[in-house]
Amino acid sequence: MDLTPDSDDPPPEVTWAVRLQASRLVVREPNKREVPYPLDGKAFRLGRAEDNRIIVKAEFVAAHQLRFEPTGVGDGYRVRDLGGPCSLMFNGHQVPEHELRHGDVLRVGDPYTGSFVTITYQRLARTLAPSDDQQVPRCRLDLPEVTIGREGCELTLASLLVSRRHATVRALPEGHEVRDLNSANGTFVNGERVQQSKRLARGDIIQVGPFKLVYDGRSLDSYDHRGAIELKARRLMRVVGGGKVILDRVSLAIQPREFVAIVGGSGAGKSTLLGALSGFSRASEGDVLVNGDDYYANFAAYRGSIGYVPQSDILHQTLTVDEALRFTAQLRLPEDTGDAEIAARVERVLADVDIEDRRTTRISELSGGQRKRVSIAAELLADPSLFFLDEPTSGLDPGLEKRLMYTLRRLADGGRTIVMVTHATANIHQCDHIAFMADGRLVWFGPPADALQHFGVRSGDFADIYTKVDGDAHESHPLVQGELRTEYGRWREAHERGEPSLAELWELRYRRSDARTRYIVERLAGGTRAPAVKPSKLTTSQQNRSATSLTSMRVGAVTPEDRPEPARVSAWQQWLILVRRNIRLLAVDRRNLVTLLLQAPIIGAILVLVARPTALQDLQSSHGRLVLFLVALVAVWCGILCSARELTKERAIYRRERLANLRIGPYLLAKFVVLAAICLVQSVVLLSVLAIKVDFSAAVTTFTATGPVAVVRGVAGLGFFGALLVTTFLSSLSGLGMGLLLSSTSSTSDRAMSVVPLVLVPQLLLALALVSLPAGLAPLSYVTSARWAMEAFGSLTHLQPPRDFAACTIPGNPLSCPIYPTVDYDPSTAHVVEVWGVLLAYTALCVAVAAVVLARRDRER
Ligand SMILES: Nc1ncnc2c1ncn2[C@@H]1O[C@H](COP(=O)(O)OP(=O)(O)OP(=O)(O)O)[C@@H](O)[C@H]1O
Repeated sequence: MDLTPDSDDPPPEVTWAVRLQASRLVVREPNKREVPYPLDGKAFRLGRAEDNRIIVKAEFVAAHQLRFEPTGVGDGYRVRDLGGPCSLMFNGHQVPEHELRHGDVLRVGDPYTGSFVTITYQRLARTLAPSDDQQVPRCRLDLPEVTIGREGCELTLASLLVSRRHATVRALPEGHEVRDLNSANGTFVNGERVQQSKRLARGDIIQVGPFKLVYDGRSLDSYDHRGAIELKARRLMRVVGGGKVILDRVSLAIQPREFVAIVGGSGAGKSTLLGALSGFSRASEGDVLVNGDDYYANFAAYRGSIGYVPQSDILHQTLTVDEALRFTAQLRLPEDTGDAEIAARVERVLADVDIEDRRTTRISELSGGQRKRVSIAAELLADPSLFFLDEPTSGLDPGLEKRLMYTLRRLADGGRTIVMVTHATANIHQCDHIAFMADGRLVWFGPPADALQHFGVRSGDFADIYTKVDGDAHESHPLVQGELRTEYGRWREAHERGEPSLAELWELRYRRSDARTRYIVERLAGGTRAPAVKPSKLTTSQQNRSATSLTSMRVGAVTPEDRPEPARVSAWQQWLILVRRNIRLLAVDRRNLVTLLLQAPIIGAILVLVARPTALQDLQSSHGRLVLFLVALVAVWCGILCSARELTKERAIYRRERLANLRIGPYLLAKFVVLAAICLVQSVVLLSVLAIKVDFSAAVTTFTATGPVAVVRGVAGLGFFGALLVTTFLSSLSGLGMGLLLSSTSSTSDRAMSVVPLVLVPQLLLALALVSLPAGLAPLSYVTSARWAMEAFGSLTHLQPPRDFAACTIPGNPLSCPIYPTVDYDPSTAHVVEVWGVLLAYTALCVAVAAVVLARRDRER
């Protein structure tokens, strides 16, 4: 029998404990519990001095910090900042005064120390009917066709995520259909992406960026969920290999603008819970609802609204802050965003994370905390409503940690729902709630200060909770003798054998607590005002217009920071941006570039030492074949070596960008093109160095059965040297393809490099240039690109094909020795071009397989 109450439904006795007063302020000081103050319609002050109505002890607050005054309209209030070392903050911004609305959260804090007092205004009479005074904008579908888009459309949705012309709704003889206009972020109907068009049924929900448009047969009601993302999780489970449960029926509910920390010991399941909530590593059972929608099923529709900062850095270390953010902005913002707009957006996010002064610093030269803030800034470029962070404070000193927590608090206040995993609990009071995990179980979800009380920790030190939830319980355990006695007794009644873990008992205790009822059960049971939380606003003229027939309508206020949109750029544009970024990365990583560029001259110089001047003139000897085979090998090696680490070294960046709609094709091709340019330079240098000693003359005398014949070698239009260069370059490209494939399959750069010899040695031994193979095994040579390179070289140069002198039928007669099986040095141009085609196909196949491997890796998450 399982003792755990399974249902998250509210118990029947739960009621709303409100309506005692018309309105109140709830004040929370650092490390203290919330204190409610009823409001009576009179003016009063808040500050440190004894003559304030609300006295706060925090020393950074001025003696008289805030004045609250009735507005004279109903029971409304206004707050004014009276000045002092700290200022009044609302929505993450400093304000001199503010008219209060239900749910407003004000902070008085010190940005430098990251400490603040939180004041929440609650107009209790309104809590049961929060949307009464909010009008949902309605767009009547009277026109034959209503275009939806960001600018100049009949229905204008002012958002970062909406394309200029995003979709149309067309009238049909009966009903309507919605058609996607090749929008950057897609149009979704009931969570499914509209491929071309889709006929609408009453009640269908069209999702365009952060807007939901509810179709009722004649009109569209528009809801905007920016700044109002509510996240609910019901009974999330994650079971891994061997049936191990690493996430055990976790339910929780996070409201808009809340800042929630997932804490717990190492291996407690924090990252697993974050993965399940963010959808990047999904739960095996249970639901996640975002604003009432099944999040997993609608992941594509919400993807653009999510920010995700993983543990590893997600920007290239060799770029400056400004460069890295600009490239990220170009990738995530739409194609038509101008340079000035991008610069303004970068400026804004740098200000948001308070790091403007490091704009021109290389990321590798920043401190850990600054790097984290730049990663956060990169995510803010797309203005996410839902923000997930995995240990953003790890490795930071206490001061930086505090400031980063303050930054996140401000960002949440500014209209984001933030969930983060952290080990750092010193500043945990800046969060609205903590989700305490132990052994894959949720042992607490609620305000941090209440957690201390729940776990009976009087020291005020969160670390004491960690020790209390860790380990196994048994009858003589002090906790079982004390505060967990009841839970242990219940567990014993239900289980005949074994002992529970302490986490299991704490979970039982939490499940019986008022906190769970208040912060999970009631919240989960409270319906989301479907289909979205916050109806968007219309100006009066627009409301008038929308009330009659629609000619044009605008939803959502356009602010300067709204203008750029984190939309998916086209594949072509993405490729161009990535090419530019790769070039920049190469250019700034001088040491790597010099190493790459020196490879060819150094190896060429060594080849010069061993090559004879007549190597390519004496067609009967094997020396020419050896020299050309070495050139082919070196070309393939250079290709592999310059690309084998390319994908692994930026795996974390790739993963993050992939989640934000990076396409695999442009990504791989951008790598390919830039590295191909390096290969071309290497090929030219290699042959040029060789040409210092080796005679590359096209004219040569060859001996046939009828006697000596003078021939001019080469391919029309390219000549002899040009054709040799093409062969060298194509050989190098085949190595580049192999390197990318290798890199795509390896998880780390070291692993990729350790596999390189396994690829190179077969090139040496199986290419049918130095040693023969039995006829049955000869087809093995087809998988080595060096074989095809050698075949092209041999054909171009009119070389004698290699013979197996150990198998001659007439001893001493070389012509009686068999040519290596399958080798064909047919000197015709057609044959040479055919072999070049094979080399190109070889390269294309490697890149295509690399793309498939990357796509499969996506599914591993
Ligand atoms: N794919 C998996 N297969 C098997 N076990 C896994 C898998 N992923 C996680 N685990 C295990 O699940 C447990 C929880 O892992 P998780 O990464 O969520 O812990 P965490 O609380 O984030 O730990 P830390 O603070 O050390 O990062 C760990 O014991 C981990 O070894």
